[in-house]
Amino acid sequence: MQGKIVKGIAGFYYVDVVGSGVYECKAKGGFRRDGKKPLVGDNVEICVLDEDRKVGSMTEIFPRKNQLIRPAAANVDQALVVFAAARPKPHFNLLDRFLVRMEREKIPVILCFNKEDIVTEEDVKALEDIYGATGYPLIFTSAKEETNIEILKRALRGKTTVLAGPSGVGKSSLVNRLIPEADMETGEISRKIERGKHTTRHSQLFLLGQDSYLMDTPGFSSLSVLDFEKEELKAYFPEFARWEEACRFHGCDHIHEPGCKVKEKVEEGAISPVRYKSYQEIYEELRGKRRY
Ligand SMILES: Nc1nc2c(ncn2[C@@H]2O[C@H](COP(=O)(O)OP(=O)(O)OP(=O)(O)O)[C@@H](O)[C@H]2O)c(=O)[nH]1
Ligand SMILES: [Zn+2]
Repeated sequence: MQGKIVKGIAGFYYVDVVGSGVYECKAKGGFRRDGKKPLVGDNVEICVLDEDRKVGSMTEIFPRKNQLIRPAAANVDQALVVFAAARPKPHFNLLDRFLVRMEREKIPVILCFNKEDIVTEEDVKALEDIYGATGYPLIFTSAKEETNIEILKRALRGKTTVLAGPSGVGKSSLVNRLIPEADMETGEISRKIERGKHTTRHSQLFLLGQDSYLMDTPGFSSLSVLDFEKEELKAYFPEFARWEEACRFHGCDHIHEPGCKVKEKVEEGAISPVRYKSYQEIYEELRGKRRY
């Protein structure tokens, strides 16, 4: 049977087989020999050893579409980056750091601002002004009042999505809204895999519906140090990359160079000063990290 690894702990892998449930599996020795370590998100072949106890053995890992290093996961289609529109107020530097990491891993982003119920239309407009030019799909939700949950569900359908966002923005509340009540099996698996304080050390996939998974991971929820050459940074701000050709100097870093089109666009308001500020801050941080 074919399934997907939804969780791995201490040599055991939990493999979800659509229509049959979750099997606890060990990998057969053969894997280790070719150095292929099973990852959450892997599509695998299993043979069932005990149907009643839901125990199996993993015999093959199918080729991966992609592979994330931190957190370790395979076959991730997209990222859902969740921040609160307010309470806590969005920390733009942190948010932009998440976006940079996703760009770097080449993972398409959906940007979600939750707690839409406690902000004004002007607040929503202000966030749209900052992130509209990035091109990321923007969804404003309220887990509390169930606003735009259907739109979010549609955006996740048929995909494996990694969930990212700081504490307190409503990730758990959204996940609860996304799990279909009617689908007992789905609800059961999701409950078994319980999201919460003690589960934060391992990446795991929640089944949202047929072929739709949400990956909850500790690795994407905290402020992390970015470690790459500062010249790379500009490529990870999509709305900057668009103007790059128009800068006077080839390879312009959009910092102090004269004739910089990106800075001009910031002044005109086509690029948000909030985004540009994050860029400057991250750039400075990367500059400080000299490697010898
Ligand atoms: N007003 C409002 N409050 C919300 C909404 N969603 C969540 N909350 C509240 O925000 C607080 C945090 O929600 P959680 O769902 O626990 O947030 P989280 O992102 O999972 O937080 P961690 O588990 O710490 O990562 C709770 O008190 C929720 O009731 C919303 O859409 N509107
Ligand atoms: Zn420039």
